[in-house]
Amino acid sequence: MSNTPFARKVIVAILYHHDSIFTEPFGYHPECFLNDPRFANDKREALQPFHVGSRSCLGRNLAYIEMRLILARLIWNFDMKIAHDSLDWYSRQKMYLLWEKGPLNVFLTPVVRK
Ligand code: HEM
Repeated sequence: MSNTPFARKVIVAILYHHDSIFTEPFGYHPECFLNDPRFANDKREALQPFHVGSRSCLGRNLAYIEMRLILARLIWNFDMKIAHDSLDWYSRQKMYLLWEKGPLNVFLTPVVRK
């Protein structure tokens, strides 16, 4: 069970929301990646958005190139200002998990009644 895709997602969700791993784990604090002393004790290596190991993301390098390109073009071409109705966007997020059920094999033996 501990290495099923479902179990990996649950473990990751718990890790990311544990205050022994991240200071203020339910807040949005991009500054924690910018040497802000408040987040000095964060265990940033725990953040693995592409997962690790043999089933980790095959598209990781492509994803990084795409994200850099899209972000660079957005910042170069537009001035951005968040809309008022989206100020609490983060706190209104919902997270769903999938439950992958394995096969349930059953033998059916006809009942012989006399
Ligand atoms: C920000 C972008 C992306 C993130 C955060 C991401 C994240 C992930 C994660 C967490 C997994 C593992 C899921 C698990 O353990 O069950 C995964 C698997 C995978 N990803 Fe991505 N991914 C991204 C983009 C991409 C792109 C652009 C591609 C391909 C063009 C891609 C292809 C794959 C494939 C093929 C797998 C399955 C690997 C396997 O099962 O062996 N991903 N991804």
